[in-house]
Amino acid sequence: MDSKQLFNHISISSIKGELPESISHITMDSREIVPGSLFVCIKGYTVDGHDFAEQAVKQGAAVILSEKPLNLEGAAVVTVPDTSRALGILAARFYGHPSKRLNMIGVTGTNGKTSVAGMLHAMLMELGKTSALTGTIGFNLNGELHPSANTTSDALTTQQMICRALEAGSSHMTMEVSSHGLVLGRLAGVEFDTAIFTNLTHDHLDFHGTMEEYGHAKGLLFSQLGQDLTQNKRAVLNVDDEWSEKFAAMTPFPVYTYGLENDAMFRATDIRLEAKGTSFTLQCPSGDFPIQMKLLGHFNVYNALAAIAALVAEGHPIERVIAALEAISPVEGRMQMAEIDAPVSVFIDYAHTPDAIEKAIAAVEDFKTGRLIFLVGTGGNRDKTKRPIMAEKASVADYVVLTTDDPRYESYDSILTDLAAGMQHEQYACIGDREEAVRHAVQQAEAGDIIILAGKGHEDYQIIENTKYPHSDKEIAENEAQRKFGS
Ligand SMILES: CC(=O)N[C@H]1[C@@H](OP(=O)(O)OP(=O)(O)OC[C@H]2O[C@@H](n3ccc(=O)[nH]c3=O)[C@H](O)[C@@H]2O)O[C@H](CO)[C@@H](O)[C@@H]1O[C@H](C)C(=O)N[C@@H](C)C(=O)N[C@H](CCC(=O)O)C(=O)O
Ligand SMILES: Nc1ncnc2c1ncn2[C@@H]1O[C@H](COP(=O)(O)OP(=O)(O)OP(=O)(O)O)[C@@H](O)[C@H]1O
Ligand SMILES: N[C@H](CCC[C@H](N)C(=O)O)C(=O)O
Ligand SMILES: [Mg+2]
Repeated sequence: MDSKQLFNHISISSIKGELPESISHITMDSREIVPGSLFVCIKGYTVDGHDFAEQAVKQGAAVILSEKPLNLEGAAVVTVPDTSRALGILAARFYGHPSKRLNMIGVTGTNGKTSVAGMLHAMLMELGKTSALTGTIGFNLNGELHPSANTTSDALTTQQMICRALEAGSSHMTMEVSSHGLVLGRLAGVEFDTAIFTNLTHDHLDFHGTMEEYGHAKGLLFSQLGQDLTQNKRAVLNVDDEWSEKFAAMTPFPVYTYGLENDAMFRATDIRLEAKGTSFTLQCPSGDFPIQMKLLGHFNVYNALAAIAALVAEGHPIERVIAALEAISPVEGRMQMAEIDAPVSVFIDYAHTPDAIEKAIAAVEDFKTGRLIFLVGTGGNRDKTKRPIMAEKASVADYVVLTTDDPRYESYDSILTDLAAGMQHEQYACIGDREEAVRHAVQQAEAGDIIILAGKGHEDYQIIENTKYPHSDKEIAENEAQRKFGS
């Protein structure tokens, strides 16, 4: 691409050296340089990309994008205040602004992003659309899943994924938008048509510091809708969460509200929670509609309302949207009943925040007849303040197994001590090794009991130090149940 055209849309502090005629490739990784590349230096948490600039030039980089002046021979150095954000804008231009050419839906919030995004993706397919999906589970393009390191990928990968979705003929792309992604500029250059908010509760305070900062980070998605009212965009907000009022004020576009407790455009009443699904009455501007869906739990009623509101707001007929919701299956690893040949019910879930734990436990309360055994852990080297609160919420279960969920470089003891401090009763065990912990949870169960294995969801690994070891809560539970209950 013509390099002058590429650079004339970002705010540049200085240019040292001659810009080449054209740029053949953009990368933020010195190991991926090809001759003619633009190398973007990103100051990371592990290393500083600026330290690889010299090596990048040796490998053929034609331009270096930097946050500080660099003395380099053989390549032009363009200095900008924030390379991560500039990368998003440049990549969007390089790939021809793909997000403007398909229908982009962004979902943010503490809990429910993967669920709402996954539901929307599946519902769009039911509605005859071609949808791509990106988030915690990976990048799903035409049913093929490409793993990703982050819920919201870096700015370059993000633009590349949108471009691939466009080239594959997708009409829609649903994207999970994390607060890290928003703050670190990973979404720069993405033009969203619909921005959805699920909720804001305690998580990630190691990164954001306070709930106030965390909330402001989420708000960036709504301000990112822009101010151009000739465009057809919208926000979808949960009125039962007080942050929605602030987010509504951050955008001039129409706001579609949903919720249970407050006045909302999309409401649910007569909710019945069962082991195999949930029914409720939808009250919305087009009338009242009975709904029977396969997803479990009160929290999924919220997620369903968000998905319905977004699709109706986009112009899909309500009857077809409801039929689509009723047809879809639970999102992988989100309150998903494991098909286990044993007289106990095992649910695989991804709850790893205090609020999600409360909601996951509430999801089974209406059909619980025996005991509830709840297993939960936390990650190492992340928000420690949430640990005792998670255990406090887990205490509602009859028996709790406290364990680890990606301990990284932290000791089992340190994680378990923080968790145990929040327990409200004595019916619990602390077992750092997650495999042993899952086996213990199953051993405790008697016929008729419910077991919720929280935190791993779709994941098939456990991170210890910086290595991912294969791990499947479901497989371990299946084998242990076979040992305990098998004939
Ligand atoms: C703390 C954090 O966000 N880290 C992200 C960051 O890694 P990092 O800062 O360690 O990167 P780095 O290794 O220091 O590299 C810095 C730069 O040097 C470059 N480099 C590096 C080595 C080399 O030889 N040459 C070179 O050019 C790298 O390509 C990079 O551009 O950049 C990586 C690439 O984009 C991310 O994968 C990584 O996310 C890690 C895995 C992570 O765990 N992030 C979490 C905190 C996160 O972002 N979570 C959110 C929310 C999750 C949720 O709630 O669902 C998410 O969106 O995932
Ligand atoms: N709307 C909701 N409100 C509260 N809890 C929810 C909601 N939706 C899902 N949960 C709970 O949170 C867990 C994680 O859900 P999900 O993966 O959809 O959230 P997420 O926002 O994508 O999380 P992450 O930040 O890890 O990507 C679920 O397994 C469930 O226990
Ligand atoms: N997707 C989330 C969940 C990770 C939960 C747990 N495994 C942890 O490490 O804290 C994240 O990246 O923050
Ligand atoms: Mg997610």
